[in-house]
Amino acid sequence: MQLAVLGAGAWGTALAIAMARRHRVRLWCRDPAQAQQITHERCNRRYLPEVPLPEDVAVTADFPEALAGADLALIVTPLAGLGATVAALARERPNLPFLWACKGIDPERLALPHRIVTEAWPETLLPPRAGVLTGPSFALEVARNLPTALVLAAADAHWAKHWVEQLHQPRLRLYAHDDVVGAEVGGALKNVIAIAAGVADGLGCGLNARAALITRGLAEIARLARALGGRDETLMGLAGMGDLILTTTGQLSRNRRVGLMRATGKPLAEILTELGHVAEGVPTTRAAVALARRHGIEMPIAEAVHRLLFEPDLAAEAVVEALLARDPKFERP
Ligand SMILES: NC(=O)c1ccc[n+]([C@@H]2O[C@H](COP(=O)([O-])OP(=O)(O)OC[C@H]3O[C@@H](n4cnc5c(N)ncnc54)[C@H](O)[C@@H]3O)[C@@H](O)[C@H]2O)c1
Ligand SMILES: O=P(O)(O)OC[C@H](O)CO
Repeated sequence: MQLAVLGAGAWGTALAIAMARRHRVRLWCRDPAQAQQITHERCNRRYLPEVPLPEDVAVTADFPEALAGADLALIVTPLAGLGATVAALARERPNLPFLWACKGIDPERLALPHRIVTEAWPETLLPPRAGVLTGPSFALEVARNLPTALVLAAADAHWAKHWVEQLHQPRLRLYAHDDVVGAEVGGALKNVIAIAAGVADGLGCGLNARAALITRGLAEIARLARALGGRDETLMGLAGMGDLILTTTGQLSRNRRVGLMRATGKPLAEILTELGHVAEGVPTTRAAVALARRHGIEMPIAEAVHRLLFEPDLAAEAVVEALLARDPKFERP
């Protein structure tokens, strides 16, 4: 089978390396200079310098060439590029099934990825055959073939199961799911809680505080997922709790690093420049807080992260103190 991986950041490159263990892969990179660099050096020096690209992964900056002969496309741009990539895919290969692997919520339209896909898809075409690929997965570990388990969710469970069978590997285990909303909310919101965990760790709040943040963070995520039509049980699985544990505790998380740097008092713009990669938790925090207000849901951790990110003059300690000063209550999911 031939796969087109659209997006050559850390995650697109890692997925191309992993998928090439079972399939032929073409990796599309929107920047021609970067495509040339990867082709010549067989390594994505900017986004995943640690792992060489197998010889049989073809790299191109030509979108139609990436899709020629493909049986499936994996869209692995940041969320901000999803709509444009889907629209281009619809023009080039309107019948090609695809998966998106970006995590986040659009802060302007307050839209989850599946809605961005639907809105970018031309009404004149049949609905796309598509789903989301998500779950606890640091790019570097997947590229190094360390054991990883992911969720492939689509409204049509049979379709999801079919693609799980095609893509599954012993060290890249895929689980089929039919709760797209739950899977997407889990993948988006864990980044917000990871920023909070980074701040708490950066301030030396301790391991008890981190465990509390993870648990109460999961309660906030589940509340939002429920309001948007997702199922609780999904949030207890890989796409929810699994990804939350990884991102709040793993040193490789970019979102957690945003929190660690914020704890030192660095301004957000400087943090993002230093990071050099997308941190989806930043725009998603805006979206989460707006959605919580719209649906009347309590999300105190997300609110605190919002203040930390977008009120630059506030000391991180003051925001944490305000979070801790909330009135006692029943522990509710
Ligand atoms: N890195 C990981 O471990 C990981 C794991 C799972 C999911 N994800 C998700 O995958 C998505 C991509 O993350 P990443 O780690 O690859 O990011 P990255 O910062 O490493 O790279 C981003 C890449 O996307 C390209 N890009 C930016 N805007 C684009 C657009 N409009 N169209 C096409 N390409 C565009 C950039 O040139 C760059 O190559 C994010 O939503 C992220 O949350 C990342
Ligand atoms: O590095 P982060 O924080 O973007 O997280 C990467 C993946 O989403 C972890 O599953």
